[in-house]
Amino acid sequence: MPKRMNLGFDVSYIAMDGRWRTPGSWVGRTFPDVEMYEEIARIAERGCFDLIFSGDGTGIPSTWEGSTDTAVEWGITWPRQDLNPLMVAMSRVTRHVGFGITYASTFMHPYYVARLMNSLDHITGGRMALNVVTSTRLADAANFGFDALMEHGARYDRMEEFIEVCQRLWDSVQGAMVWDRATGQVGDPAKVRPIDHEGRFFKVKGPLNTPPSPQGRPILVQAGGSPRGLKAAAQFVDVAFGENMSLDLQVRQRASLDQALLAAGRDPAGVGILWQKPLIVAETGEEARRRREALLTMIPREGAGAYLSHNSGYDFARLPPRFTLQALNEEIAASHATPVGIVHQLAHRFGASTEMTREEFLDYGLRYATHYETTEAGSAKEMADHLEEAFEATGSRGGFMIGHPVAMPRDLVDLVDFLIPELQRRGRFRHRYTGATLRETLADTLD
Ligand SMILES: Cc1cc2nc3c(=O)[nH]c(=O)nc-3n(C[C@H](O)[C@H](O)[C@H](O)COP(=O)(O)O)c2cc1C
Repeated sequence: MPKRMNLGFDVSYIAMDGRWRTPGSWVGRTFPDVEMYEEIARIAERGCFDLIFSGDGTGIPSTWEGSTDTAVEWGITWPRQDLNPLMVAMSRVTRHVGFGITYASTFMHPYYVARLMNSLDHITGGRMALNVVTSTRLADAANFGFDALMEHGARYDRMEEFIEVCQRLWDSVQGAMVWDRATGQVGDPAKVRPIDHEGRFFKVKGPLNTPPSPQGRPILVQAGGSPRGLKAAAQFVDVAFGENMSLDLQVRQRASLDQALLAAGRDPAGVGILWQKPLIVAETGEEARRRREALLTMIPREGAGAYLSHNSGYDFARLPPRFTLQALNEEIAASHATPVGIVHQLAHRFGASTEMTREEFLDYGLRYATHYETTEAGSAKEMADHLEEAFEATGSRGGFMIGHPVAMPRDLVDLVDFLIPELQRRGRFRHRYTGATLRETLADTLD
């Protein structure tokens, strides 16, 4: 019997980077109309998706030319808002699909996030996941009192401490509730204990002042893919979020995570990766590939520059006329920013010593920022073949976070109408939900 995949649907970019007006998108409704999200939730649940997921960022991209103007003019990674109220709204019109929300441990306080996740887990009946990110975005950092990005290693030190505090807070109230009407006893004092945490970044007394939530702890997700990022992930993730990259790199990443898990004393068999997967499916392969072309017309080139600069913390408007990818990587790293996928991908494709012009880089940048280059498009059969190959090559654990659609709700409807039935026919995806919580849904991968 083949192993089944987990599938998430990533709503991070549905209203941004030009997608909001592409044919197939809502007309007369704009972000953040709550009814759009309710419709998404109903469609995703009809397709038995494991979860609806959103990344997040808390600043308007301002790294490109040191200004927010380009981002505001073209809607580059803007506007956004905290997705947690929208996840509550989506949970009220569904019963099974889970929800993944993103907070940056670099900026947030663990007591607040632990308490919020507990509340969300209650409201959704145990359907929450927390995606914890370090963030590479100067615009976000600037809103939380930082003049520069915290050094890469320190961001992960803070993340590990942040999650340790959250876990201890969630555990600080396990089994606490009594609710005995006859005696009036509400809680068991022996089960509610301070955590007395004093670390490098946080000092938290605890305990949490909430009842324990249905899942006890939310599902924990982490996306950073550097060796330091994987080391942090290996400490705590239930499922990793993998960057979309070529299959050989994914296989390498899977092996690196397995090694990190073993070093942390954990069994790699129990930890899946959900690979970020921009994917368009339509009734025919030709139709899907035709729709993919729309990606190239969504934003102008400077919009792509704003997108890339924001995500790396490096101003690509300052690129010299000619440079090697290796030198660019070094310069980005020297400024405490993070080499984004595009630089890795170009180095992998052309070789790190390859020389490029600024114009060549930005041309490629448009294809990268719009996800044109990495979006798979095809018939249900072609896309199911593609997913099965990647799933098996990376150890048949986890699955995919399908996202970056061209237009919503059209792309999600097509996934549910064409791709999901094909995966179900192959025994690769569930026909119905069996579990109550997200943890149970994610574990439902065998017949
Ligand atoms: C698939 C993926 C998704 C990410 N999503 C977010 C996000 O939603 N918000 C954010 O601030 N950072 C996000 N990040 C950035 C990571 O948290 C991290 O800062 C970045 O990958 C650099 O760390 P690394 O060098 O370990 O990869 C994401 C990264 C990856 C690979």
